[in-house]
Amino acid sequence: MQASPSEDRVPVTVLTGYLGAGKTTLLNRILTEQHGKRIAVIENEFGEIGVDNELVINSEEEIFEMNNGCICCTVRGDLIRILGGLMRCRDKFDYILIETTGLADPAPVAQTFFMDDEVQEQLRLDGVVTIVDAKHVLLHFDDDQCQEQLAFGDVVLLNKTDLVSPEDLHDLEQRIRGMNAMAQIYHTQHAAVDMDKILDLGGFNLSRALEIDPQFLEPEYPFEWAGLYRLNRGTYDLVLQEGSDASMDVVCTPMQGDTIAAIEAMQEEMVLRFSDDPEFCEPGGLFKPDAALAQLHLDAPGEKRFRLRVPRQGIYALFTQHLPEEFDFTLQGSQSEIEPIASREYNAGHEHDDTITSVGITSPGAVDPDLFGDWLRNLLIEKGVDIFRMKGIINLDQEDNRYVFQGVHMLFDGRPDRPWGDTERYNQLIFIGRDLDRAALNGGFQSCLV
Ligand SMILES: Nc1nc2c(ncn2[C@@H]2O[C@H](COP(=O)(O)OP(=O)(O)OP(=O)(O)O)[C@@H](O)[C@H]2O)c(=O)[nH]1
Repeated sequence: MQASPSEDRVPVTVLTGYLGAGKTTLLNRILTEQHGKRIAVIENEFGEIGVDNELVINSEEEIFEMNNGCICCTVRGDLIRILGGLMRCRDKFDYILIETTGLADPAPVAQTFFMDDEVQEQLRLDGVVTIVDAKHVLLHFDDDQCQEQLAFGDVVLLNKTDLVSPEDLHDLEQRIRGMNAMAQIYHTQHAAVDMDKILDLGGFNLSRALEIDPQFLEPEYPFEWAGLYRLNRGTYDLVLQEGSDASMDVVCTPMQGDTIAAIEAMQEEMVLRFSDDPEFCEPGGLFKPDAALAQLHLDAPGEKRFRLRVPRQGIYALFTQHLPEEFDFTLQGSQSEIEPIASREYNAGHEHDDTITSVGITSPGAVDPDLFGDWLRNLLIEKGVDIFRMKGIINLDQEDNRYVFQGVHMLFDGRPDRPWGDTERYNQLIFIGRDLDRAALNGGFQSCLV
């Protein structure tokens, strides 16, 4: 009997949950359990430096990091690229696990498995597992990301049950049931759960996803507008007024057709381009219609002009991160303004909470344990409400082993980790929270060095 294509496809589990809920703890469990699967892991971190990779136990599995900012915006381009690379060595694994950042909305990750034809042919979304910090979840319950994470879970793990009373746990479970009646809910401590409850579930529930979000199959794009222009050989000016952002990503590319259908035929390719590293372009600078990502810098006051040099007559498309009206932007030829011959807008996606940021510190030197302890204690007393998450690897003075610490709001946990051995010693810390003071955190840490 011939296997159907669906049986051939590699299953993928998406692991989601708010900052500090226990995703890495669960991941470490999955990687050490004897389940007979070879698992490739894709990790996305919110923050400037990747600490998670260091906190995942040494394992045979391959870990791919996506450190490219917020998973929800760049995810599809980045994820498609990483999945494509993985599928070229698919004999090395038989399961894929994607750990999202604690601040990610899992919908765009899940969408990837329904939007991209190549991905869909080779991979199938087995399920979304949402892990919940039973002690702290109510602090973030109204955040969009937290709600989406709970609503999209095929399985919800109510973790950290040791930190809450049975009554509170019961109430929490009722609230989550109200948001997601279909999910399997399990209570866990340190994410201890049987693997068959979270892996190989047999399929992500697409119809439920469409109930939660009727636009589930209309993905967000990293650009909000695309316009087609008929241009002669020559140089044009893209003119922008002051607007809402200090920069704007754009791609200008030659096109085959002059209709909206031609734009739409190009849009998935553009999702990939928008996840490339951009070329920076200052006002007065030149950007080319070569289908590469350019980042126009807009922080100077007043009107800004960028030069577009067109090598030959033809139809060109401009894909822009923001809508033209946000910057009153126009394309100007030597004589007059050029109107687009066709254009369309894209789903603007979600709003970011810009007050939530991360501060990463990487530093050489040995740390005095007493000074470090006092500093962290005071920091948590003063700023614990705003520091959602901190974690790090510390080189304690006179110690042979790495010291690893973790904090979720006021709760703190630190312990010796594996020996440094011959490896170079360093300190790496990451703080994620609201209105963080980078200089104060940096200065505070430096004062702990011996
Ligand atoms: N008391 C208690 N602590 C737990 C439990 N599960 C995890 N933790 C601790 O909670 C902290 C955060 O756990 P992680 O697994 O790193 O959480 P995460 O979701 O990966 O965190 P981010 O990657 O920052 O979003 C660590 O200090 C864990 O040891 C639990 O059931 N009970």
